[in-house]
Amino acid sequence: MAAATPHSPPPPQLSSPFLEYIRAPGGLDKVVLRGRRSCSVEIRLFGGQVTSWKNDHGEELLFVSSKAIKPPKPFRGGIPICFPQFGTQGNLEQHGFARNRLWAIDDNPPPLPVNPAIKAFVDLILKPSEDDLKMWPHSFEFRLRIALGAGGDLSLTSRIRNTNTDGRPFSYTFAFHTYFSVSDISEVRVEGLETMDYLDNMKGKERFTEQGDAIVFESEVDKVYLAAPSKVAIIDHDMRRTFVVTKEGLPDAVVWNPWDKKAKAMQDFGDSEYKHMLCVEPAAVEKPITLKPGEEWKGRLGLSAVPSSYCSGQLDPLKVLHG
Ligand SMILES: O=P(O)(O)OC[C@H]1O[C@@H](O)[C@H](O)[C@@H](O)[C@@H]1O
Repeated sequence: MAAATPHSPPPPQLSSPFLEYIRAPGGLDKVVLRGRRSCSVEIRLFGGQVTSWKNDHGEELLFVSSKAIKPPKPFRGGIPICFPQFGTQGNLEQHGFARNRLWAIDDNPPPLPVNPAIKAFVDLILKPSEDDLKMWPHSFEFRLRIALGAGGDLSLTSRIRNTNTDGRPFSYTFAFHTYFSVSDISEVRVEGLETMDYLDNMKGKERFTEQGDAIVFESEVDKVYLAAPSKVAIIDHDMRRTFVVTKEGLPDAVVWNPWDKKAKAMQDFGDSEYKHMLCVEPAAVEKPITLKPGEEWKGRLGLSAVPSSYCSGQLDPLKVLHG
């Protein structure tokens, strides 16, 4: 456990062998969840953002740019939270303000059904500041539980409640902007999104239908798959690893890789880093979610990394997608 000063003891929830609270200057305090062997998850309070997820060999599974910038800029990599706006779909800054705010530990969250096998979890909360309310005049409580399962699986459960006292509903779009670390983007394929309709952000959000084959990557991709299945697999041939992404309450799935030209134009991203990342982002984009005062919405992201013995078409996609 990191040393806490006598004036700032760690929140009670954090006194557990599975959790560590690490203080750092400049809004970089973080919580570390520890699982079996070398499994771990790191969460920065700035952005309520997962910035690391390691398997039991201590290998990093999420991509973080070597050029990621410190607060108050959003942090390039891990799992930024896009709320209350996805992308440029509204008047707010790109992807909303939640990824750019200091979240707090939620010491006393309302009950959430827990798997008793999960010992390592933390609850965070974000409420709007006076300035946020000027930009987006809605009062809300955004609770986020981040949990590391016994087998090294990572889950993020978001609960958003409308706490407006003026009787007004509000609507928002949302995404778990997950950056996966991959060996070589040209060797990666995504299964589960074939035949889906998508909006192409590179073509003015025009609607298309994906062809029947698994998705592979040869150039920039920025698509919002609509009503995507609850399970998507990212198969990394070189690493012989498959990420299984599950989602609840989040109808859409964004797939993004900036490729070489955009990579060069991004200040907080290395020129060649596009080769080693892929974003697959469970999201609610096409149809904003509307909450009346007192109503709560729940969305869940589940991630696991399983060894895959893919070699020249041997992998059975049904097994990956349906267990
Ligand atoms: O640079 P940002 O704001 O983190 O956004 C990165 C990308 O995020 C993706 O989710 C969007 O679909 C892209 O259009 C966007 O470029």
